[in-house]
This record gives sequence, structure tokens and C-alpha cells, in this order.
Amino acid sequence: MASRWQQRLVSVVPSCDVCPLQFYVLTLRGILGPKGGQLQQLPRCVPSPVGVGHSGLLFSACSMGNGTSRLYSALAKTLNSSAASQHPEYLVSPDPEHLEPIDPKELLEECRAVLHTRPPRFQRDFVDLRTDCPSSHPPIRVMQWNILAQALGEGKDNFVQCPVEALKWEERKCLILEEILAYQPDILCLQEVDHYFDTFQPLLSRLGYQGTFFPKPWSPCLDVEHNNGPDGCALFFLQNRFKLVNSANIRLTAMTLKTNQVAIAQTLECKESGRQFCIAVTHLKARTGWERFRSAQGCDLLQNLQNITQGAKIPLIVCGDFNAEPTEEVYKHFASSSLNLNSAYKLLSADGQSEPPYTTWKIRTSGECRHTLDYIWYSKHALSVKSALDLLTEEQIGPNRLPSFNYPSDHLSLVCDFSFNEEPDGLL
Ligand SMILES: NC(=O)C1=CN([C@@H]2O[C@H](COP(=O)(O)OP(=O)(O)OC[C@H]3O[C@@H](n4cnc5c(N)ncnc54)[C@H](OP(=O)(O)O)[C@@H]3O)[C@@H](O)[C@H]2O)C=CC1
Ligand SMILES: [Mg+2]
Repeated sequence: MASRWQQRLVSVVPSCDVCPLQFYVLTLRGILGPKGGQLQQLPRCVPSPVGVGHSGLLFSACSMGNGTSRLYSALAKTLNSSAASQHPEYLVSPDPEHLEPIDPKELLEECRAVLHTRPPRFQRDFVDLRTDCPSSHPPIRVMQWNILAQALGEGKDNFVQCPVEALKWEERKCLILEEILAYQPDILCLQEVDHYFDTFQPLLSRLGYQGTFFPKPWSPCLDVEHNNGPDGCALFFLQNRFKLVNSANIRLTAMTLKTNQVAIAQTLECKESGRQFCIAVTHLKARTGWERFRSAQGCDLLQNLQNITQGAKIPLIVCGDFNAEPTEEVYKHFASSSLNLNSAYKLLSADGQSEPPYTTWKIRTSGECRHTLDYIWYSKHALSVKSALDLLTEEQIGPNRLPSFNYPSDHLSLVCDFSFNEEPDGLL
């Protein structure tokens, strides 16, 4: 049976003589092109308020249907080259008049109103990591978070102790937004995003972020009935703080074979200091038995990042759900790379050498799964970590683990404040 997402695809190309899956393949080729493409070039969804009982920020829809159908109608147009050439406006930014900014406080209040029946959220504090390199510029706050794809949470993950009501998207999305609004990162690196076009891109762009999405070529979300499209990595940065210098969507390879895992790497320039750095987001292959595959994907990513940073001349931050414990080969590749990377969350440990005991904690049919899989790597000579957001304690997480009524994902968010070191030249 065709999923709602597949039906939407067909509905936007009624004359198209292909089955939904074939169309999906064509669509992916249309988006990605032979070397991978830039989804950010697609038109942005312009929300219009239709909410009831709210000012409409959270329950907005696009003026021409919802985000997904608008996207795929745009894609259908880009597939038809003559239409695209007659309507080049489909490939340029929307009229800025329609991107009315949102007051973050107003959005936070709307989230809180939606979540009024939920238990109080957890208090997490930033740990000051006192470095002796004072910087005249404001720090760069980076958030890494696997937010849990809605389709996977409801249809595949088997979180046996998590009540289905806790996963309801209209509320869970508010918990995710609340977390983002609570810490206000300058850069947001997300995995398992399957609500980019209808939720995160329209809302975050109105909060001042520029976003890029790169879906997995064969997202497991597409197997789930009533899915909302493929999941993938998303990268957002605040436009008033950074200028985009270049952007690459990378489909990871393992021993030269193309894989189902992706990364986004962007070079940004700080508007205050003029300094450039590279930020990357990835989500490596999951599950035990795939350690060598992950290791190969990590090597490919490191090679790509070597090229993008011109042999480590540009400072680098890599955020990801590596699906690998610190004992795995892929972790060791990153820790010993010639890119001179350190893992930021090690700095929370007493000796600065140990990763946290967990970044994800859930209960599946197979039992309890408590692992350290998520990391923020950074160029250790060029950058300093000024502070990091503490993780939740076992007591806060509670006996049913994650996700829960007061935390929306099975992975915890990681948040760090970085500053540039003064004299990094030659030390990168
Ligand atoms: N539509 C199609 O034609 C095709 C579909 N597929 C689908 O894609 C899947 C493989 O894709 P791939 O990208 O390699 O997926 P992965 O193995 O990387 O895992 C996909 C997702 O499953 C989650 N996951 C991890 N462990 C478990 C578990 N024990 N139970 C349930 N979910 C888990 C992961 O979450 P986390 O990272 O948080 O652990 C991850 O987001 C196949 O299972 C198939 O369903 C594959 C090929 C073609
Ligand atoms: Mg997952």
C-alpha cells in the first residue's frame, strides 16, 4: 500500500507514468544530481497562520498546501527542465517580506501552552570549562542532537516502555523546539530529521537560521505507513552571525561503495571576527555487526573533511550520531586523525580523558540500551571549549528511560560553547 507521502508524490504529478517508488528514485536523482545537490536551493515553505487558540506559529501551513506537498510540487517542476527554465524563481530565495521573523519568546510560550499537561522538563546546566584563552568575540554555541525521526519512533524503534501518547508529533515537536529555544544555539546539527520542510525549516528560518537538509537515499522511514518522507541530517546556522562560504552534501562511501549514510559540511565565516571554520554533521550506520562499515564511513568522512579544510588549515567542528562507542575503530580514527581533533564532552570528566557514560538510553524488546554514541569533535589547537551542557542523570531520565513525556528523543542533546584560540597558525 502506498504511504501518504508516496500518495502525495503521485498527486503532484498526476500525469507521471511511474509508480511512487520509481518516482521517489527519480525525485532523488532530480534533487541530488550526479554528485549530490543542494536542497537549500529549493523554495522555502512560507507559513501562514492557521492555528486555533494560538497565534499560529506552531500550527501553520504553507499557503499552497503543506510543506511536503509544496516541496514535491516544486520538485516535480524541477524535474521538468522546461518548466524550471521558464520559472527560475523556483530556484531562488523567497520574497523576504514573507519570512516574517518570530519572537523566540512567543514561540516558546506557544510550546509551553501545548505542553501544559506534560511533566516539568529537566533542568540542565552549563559546566564552565574555564580555559585560559579569553576571547574578545562571543562564543559559538553548537548543538548536536539526534531528534528521533517521527516515523522511526512510532513505527520501527520499539521503545517498549514509552507510551505511544508520548510520541504524538504535535506535542513531541514542541518538546524539540523547547529544547532548541532553551539553549539558542548559533549552529544546530540534527540527525533523524523527517519533518524538515513542514516544521523545522519554516520555523527556524523565521528565527533567523539558514538551513540545509540532506536526506538518506533509502531512509528506513519510507517503510513506515503514514511516513512524512525520508529522514536525514540537517544543519542550521544563525544568519546574523555567519556567512556561508561553501557547502557540501556528502553521501558516505565504505570501501568505495556508496552507502545509505550522509553528511553535510559547510565552511562558515564569523561576521564578528572574520574567521572561517568548517562545521559538519553526520549519522553513521547503526547496529552491532556493522563496526567495520562505520569505520570505513568514518575514514571517508575524514578524507572529505581533509579536502574541505585544505589539509586542516581551517578549524573544524564535527557533530554526529556515530552509532559507535569510544572503544570502536571509527572513534579511534577520529581521535588520532591528522586533523588534530578532540571530543568536547570528554572535558566534562574529572581527568578530561573519558567520554560520558551515555548519550542515549532506551528500552527495546531486547532490553536496556545505554550507550555513548554522540560526539562533538573539534580542532583542539584552533578552538577551545568554554562550556558544555551537562547530561541528564539516571534519576532524571527515570526508570522507563527515553523518549518520555518530558524528553522527546532517545538521544540527549549535546551543547558546547567554542571560542577561537588567538594564535592557531601552524598548530591546527
Ligand atoms: N525502502 C527501501 O527500498 C529500502 C529500505 N531500507 C530500510 O533501511 C534500513 C536500513 O537503513 P540504514 O540507513 O542502513 O539503517 P540503520 O541501520 O543505520 O538504522 C536506521 C535507523 O534505525 C535505528 N535503529 C538502530 N538500532 C535499531 C534497532 N535495534 N531497532 C530499531 N531501530 C534501530 C537507528 O537509530 P539510531 O541511530 O538512533 O540508533 C537509525 O536511525 C533497512 O532496515 C530498511 O528498513 C533499506 C534499503 C532499501
Ligand atoms: Mg534512532
